[in-house]
Amino acid sequence: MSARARVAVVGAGRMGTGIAHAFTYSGHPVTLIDLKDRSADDQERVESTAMNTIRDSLSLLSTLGVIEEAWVNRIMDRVSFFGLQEAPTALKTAEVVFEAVPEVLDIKRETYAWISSWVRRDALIASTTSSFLVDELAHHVAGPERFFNTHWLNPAFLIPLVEVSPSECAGQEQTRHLLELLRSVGKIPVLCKASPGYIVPRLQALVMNEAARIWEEGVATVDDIDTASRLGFGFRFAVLGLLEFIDWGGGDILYYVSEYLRDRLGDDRFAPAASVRRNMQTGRLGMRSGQGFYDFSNMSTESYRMETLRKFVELLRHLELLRPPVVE
Ligand SMILES: NC(=O)c1ccc[n+]([C@@H]2O[C@H](COP(=O)([O-])OP(=O)(O)OC[C@H]3O[C@@H](n4cnc5c(N)ncnc54)[C@H](O)[C@@H]3O)[C@@H](O)[C@H]2O)c1
Ligand SMILES: O=C(O)[C@@H](O)[C@@H](O)[C@H](O)[C@@H](O)CO
Repeated sequence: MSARARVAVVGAGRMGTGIAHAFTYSGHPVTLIDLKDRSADDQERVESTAMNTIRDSLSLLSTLGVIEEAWVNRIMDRVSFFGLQEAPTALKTAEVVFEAVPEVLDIKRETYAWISSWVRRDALIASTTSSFLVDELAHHVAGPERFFNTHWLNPAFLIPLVEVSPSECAGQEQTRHLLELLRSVGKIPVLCKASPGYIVPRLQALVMNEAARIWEEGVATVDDIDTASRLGFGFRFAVLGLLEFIDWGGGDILYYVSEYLRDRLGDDRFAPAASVRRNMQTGRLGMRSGQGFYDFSNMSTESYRMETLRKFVELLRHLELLRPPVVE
């Protein structure tokens, strides 16, 4: 794969334009492909909407002082748009293809058949599906050893995380290339087995539905639930991972709260996870006991604690929520 691999993105909607933005921003030539059979007018409309979306997000970065205004055109110059008729020529030179068509199995299937018939034999192919399992889709791709799911988060040009699920037959070399490519454009890939909801959508589905239930039960208003999500929940999880947070606060607390909630709310969805229960039984309670999901035995927990608090303070400063003390 060349240093600035030629990237094709099939599907020019929300995710497709975001992925195209991420690659052109980092110097890659990008071909944005719309495979829908359209009238010339409709094609023109789709092209102009997609290109304007990328331009607008670049302009926003310029307005915010992240890039110079003069760079917007230079970055845009690396993106070309192709409709169904010209798409085969455009796809033939691609070294990596991201599929970002609607979450409809038949459309995905047709798209892979089309991609497979035009793309280079050694090009990497990645879906962006939010729900289908990579191994179910791999059957529809010629050369499944180069097939992956890359679950980008919305907006794809800004959110650093990409959850990468290699298909069962994905090659090690291909996996390494894909991870390197994502890192080279500033993304932070995590590997994840083909499992429903991967990591983020699975966590989000639980938390978002729970927020909706809290509202349905009249426990709090929409505004208050969202203030709590932003400033109590999300705030700390921008600094600490979820498992890290269990160790930080103490696995015993989570265990007791989970048991209480399960009994009082009468629902097993609150029951402690088997590993949380096991950690409780074996005294692996996290930072205080030296072991939990993490091993704290060979580190200075005091420095770790101070570093975490420093990040909280920085975040509060950024949110303009840091207050001076009363000294008089
Ligand atoms: N929107 C999100 O928040 C999000 C987040 C992560 C992953 N995803 C996944 O990304 C993929 C794309 O989602 P999106 O939100 O960008 O969708 P979208 O509807 O914004 O874009 C889909 C694109 O495919 C085109 N298209 C429509 N019908 C087609 C057809 N029959 N054949 C070929 N192209 C067709 C559309 O014109 C559009 O350009 C989905 O698999 C989705 O699950 C979405
Ligand atoms: O966070 C995202 O952008 C994605 O995970 C999406 O696929 C989506 O928000 C789902 O989590 C919705 O449940």
